[in-house]
Amino acid sequence: VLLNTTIAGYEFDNCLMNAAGVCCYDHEELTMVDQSSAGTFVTKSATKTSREGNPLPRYQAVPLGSINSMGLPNLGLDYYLDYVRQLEKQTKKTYFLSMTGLSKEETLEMLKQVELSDFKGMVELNLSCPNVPGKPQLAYDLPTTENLLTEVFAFFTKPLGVKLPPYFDIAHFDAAAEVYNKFPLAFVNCVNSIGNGLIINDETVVIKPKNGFGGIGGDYIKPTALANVHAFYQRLKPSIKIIGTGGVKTGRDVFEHILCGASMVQVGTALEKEGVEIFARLSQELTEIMQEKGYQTIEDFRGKLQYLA
Ligand SMILES: O=C(O)c1[nH]c(=O)[nH]c(=O)c1Cl
Repeated sequence: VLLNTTIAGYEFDNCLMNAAGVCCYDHEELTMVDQSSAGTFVTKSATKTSREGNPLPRYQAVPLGSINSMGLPNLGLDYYLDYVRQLEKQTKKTYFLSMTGLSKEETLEMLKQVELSDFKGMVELNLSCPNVPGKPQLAYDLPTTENLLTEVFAFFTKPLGVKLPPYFDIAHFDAAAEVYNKFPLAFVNCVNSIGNGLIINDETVVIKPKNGFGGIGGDYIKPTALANVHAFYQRLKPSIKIIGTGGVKTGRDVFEHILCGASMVQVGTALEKEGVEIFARLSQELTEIMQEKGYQTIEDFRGKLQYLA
């Protein structure tokens, strides 16, 4: 049984990796993922310059998942770009660089910098951060998203995918897929946290920013994540691969994301709780499921979700 996968012609020896925002803030965390069983890593979404992010407490784990309103704390694009370029000199692995500008100009400026660099990995353009006060999740505004992607692909030639928020309406799946199908995207990553949830302890919110409103991850969001993975798998041209993110904590969850069409599966909340050894456990559990079912590679069952007649 092999757990390798391919996106935009780039091979990964394992179809598991971290989700942006988790275990990817600095060299230390990125090295932990890089040296784990994960096939690669994605960096914390970078802005042009480093950011403190929102006031603490801004993350809270709970039995069924997590809530966060981090507010894009990161060490700035140069930090992550320099680190990944240095790693690329030592290995042939393909890494993901996540980024999001707080304006169209900032996004284009960062992508121009990446385009001019000798970075050899993939960009995950985050169109779905729910936690910057005053900044809506871009991918819920399809005309603006289409405009941005048009300007991006006017000059950007390296592999680039987008991190999407969950959509909840079939009409939105249709309209969003119509936009994304217009562009040479390497992938879409479904889903980011479900924005602006609220978790209460006794009579009080559990995080400080935004009166306790934050992105929800974990068990709460797996059905939504699987639906988004499958909806875009059904609608997007085959050249745009799907990365599945949301609610993964067992090999069975990984199996389901792949069954829905995912070519790569990211782990967020469960990675935050368990640490990087989760990648070995998930790989083992997925391997056992595949052996049981007689699947040799993930292509034997990717996207093969059965419907009821
Ligand atoms: O608050 C954050 O930093 C954050 N939190 C999320 O749950 N998703 C994101 O894309 C981002 Cl950028």
